[in-house]
Amino acid sequence: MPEPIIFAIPKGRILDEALPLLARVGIEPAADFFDKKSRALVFGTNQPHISLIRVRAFDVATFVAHGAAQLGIVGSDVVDEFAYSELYAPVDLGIGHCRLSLAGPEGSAPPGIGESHIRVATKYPATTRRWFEAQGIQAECIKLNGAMEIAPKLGLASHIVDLVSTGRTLVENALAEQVVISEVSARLIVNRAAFKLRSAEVPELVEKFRAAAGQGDAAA
Ligand SMILES: Nc1ncnc2c1ncn2[C@@H]1O[C@H](COP(=O)(O)OP(=O)(O)OP(=O)(O)O)[C@@H](O)[C@H]1O
Ligand SMILES: O=P(O)(O)OC[C@H]1O[C@H](OP(=O)(O)OP(=O)(O)O)[C@H](O)[C@@H]1O
Repeated sequence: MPEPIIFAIPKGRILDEALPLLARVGIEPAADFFDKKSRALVFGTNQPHISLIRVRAFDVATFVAHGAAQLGIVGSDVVDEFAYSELYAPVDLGIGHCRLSLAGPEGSAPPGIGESHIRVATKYPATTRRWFEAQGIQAECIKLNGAMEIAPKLGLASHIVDLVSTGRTLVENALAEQVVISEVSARLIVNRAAFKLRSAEVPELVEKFRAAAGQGDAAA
């Protein structure tokens, strides 16, 4: 028996939308996956050769990039932030839609040309630095793991780069969206080496996800 395929899924917001997609591909997690009291992190599925791990969104990319998991589901925000060369993101799953945006205090102008330096609070320092560099502005990024929206008010940074969906979090913290940096959706990610080494299983799974996401003709 070969080692099981390890499939990494995020435990945050994407999970609810990912489960129906997994079901369309024919993967049903074992009952303990849904047991809120369970502290288990690896779960069997109805497919004897597929196990699930449920980890934090950023860690999905890390597990797959290092080959500890062969496949995973993660937002394009995370794929772009890491830019791991070992990651292949062949399918836009059409779930987890939001956008990564620059925001600043309500009524303020976005940072402009001629401005040489800006301090930005974000969970996405690499993406933020890259984007500001393209605008000719050097961004000093302060890495936060959540609640970015309070940083401008407390003087930690003048702007934030964060995910926006309804826009409610920005409004309730007296901030305004100034520039959309990227549109975000969840992607199927695959370890490049596993795609070749597990050629009997991984490419077929990719095609099933493509079909389940409405992007191909392969039967689910
Ligand atoms: N407001 C939102 N609307 C839609 N999708 C979102 C929103 N916020 C985040 N996402 C998507 O869901 C992914 C995971 O978000 P979430 O913060 O819930 O995950 P998590 O695993 O709890 O992360 P962590 O605990 O490490 O902060 C994001 O990377 C993004 O792709
Ligand atoms: O535009 P909205 O619909 O208000 O959504 C945006 C919020 O959602 C995400 O945070 P999340 O709730 O995942 O919490 P976090 O700050 O812990 O990441 C994001 O970081 C924003 O704070």
